[in-house]
Amino acid sequence: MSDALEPIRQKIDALDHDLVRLLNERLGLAAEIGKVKRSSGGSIYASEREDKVLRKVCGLNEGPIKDEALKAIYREIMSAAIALEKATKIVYLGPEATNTHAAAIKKFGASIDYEGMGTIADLFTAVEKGEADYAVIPIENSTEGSVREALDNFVESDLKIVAQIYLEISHSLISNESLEGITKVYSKDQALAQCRHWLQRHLPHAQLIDASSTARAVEIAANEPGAAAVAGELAAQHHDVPVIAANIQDKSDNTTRFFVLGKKPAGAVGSGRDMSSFLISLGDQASSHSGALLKMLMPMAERGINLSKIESRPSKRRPWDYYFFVDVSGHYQDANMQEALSELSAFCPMVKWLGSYPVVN
Ligand SMILES: O=C(O)C(=O)C[C@]1(C(=O)O)C=C[C@@H](O)C=C1
Repeated sequence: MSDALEPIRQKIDALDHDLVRLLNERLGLAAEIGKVKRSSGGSIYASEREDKVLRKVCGLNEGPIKDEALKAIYREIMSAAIALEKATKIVYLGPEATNTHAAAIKKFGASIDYEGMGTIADLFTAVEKGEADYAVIPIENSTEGSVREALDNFVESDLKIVAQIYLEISHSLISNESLEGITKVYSKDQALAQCRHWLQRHLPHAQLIDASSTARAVEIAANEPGAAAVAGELAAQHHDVPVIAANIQDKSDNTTRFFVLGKKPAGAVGSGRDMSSFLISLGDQASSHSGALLKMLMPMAERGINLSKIESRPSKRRPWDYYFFVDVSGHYQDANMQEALSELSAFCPMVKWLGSYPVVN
């Protein structure tokens, strides 16, 4: 058998030789880009360029490698490029092994430095103060809705959304006990809510206890007799606690959307592949003028800018005064977007651009 393998392996060896040389040649060019960016103050991570690179290589692909595998390889190549251009630090909602950590790794790969932090406010502060280059925050879940703390932090901050990440969330029941021995289940409130029916059916008498994160819940379950945690498998592996039941979430298409925040805005991809987020306030008009909300949406709608999300949050300045968070199609620099924004600014006391970013990962 080895006789038959040998000549094929020799060809693989020759290709690996070329691949390593080509990879290093590519990284050498990234290092040159890094020099230019560092001297001009440009953003090291360029989500719009990564989107174009990934689409280009998938377009070139004639198989047998699957696009998903090719993208994973390129994720790591560009991760190494970022690290070479500048030592880059990403902060995420910690502790280690949370879903936000998993989302950050999915976007930035293995060559980057990561640090978990306790609150979403801490993440904003770390990037604002320059202690980290980018932050990854959870923004909304397909079953539980928006993460309010994330929205509220945008009001005061000048950070820009530079990318978004979608991660399919799968929860496991994690414990050193067998199912019969579990009397308490710890997790983050949203995760407990996402598994409500499964927990009612299989652990009707267990006490459900809120923890600061899913990863913290596993840490508690690792040490407390009778305790279990609801968390992702990354956390189970990280704390070396067995998975008792996998995929216990009530909805199979349970997805969380995350934002990547940085100091400098992302450029445009073009070809309808950009999205933008804004924070808009109508001031007193919202309660005193009929049709004010409709008027707020018209400048975009009339120009073919598609509204994909609108969410209101109390302004906390006066009762019944709201901020509106909107997600729309297109980039901030697009001519039709600029026209719509100048029309909006004429009657809205606040129209704040939160960032523009590629549509999907
Ligand atoms: O083109 C750039 O701006 C680069 O820095 C190079 C590169 C790449 O490796 O292709 C690396 C990191 C960026 O996020 C985007 C692309």
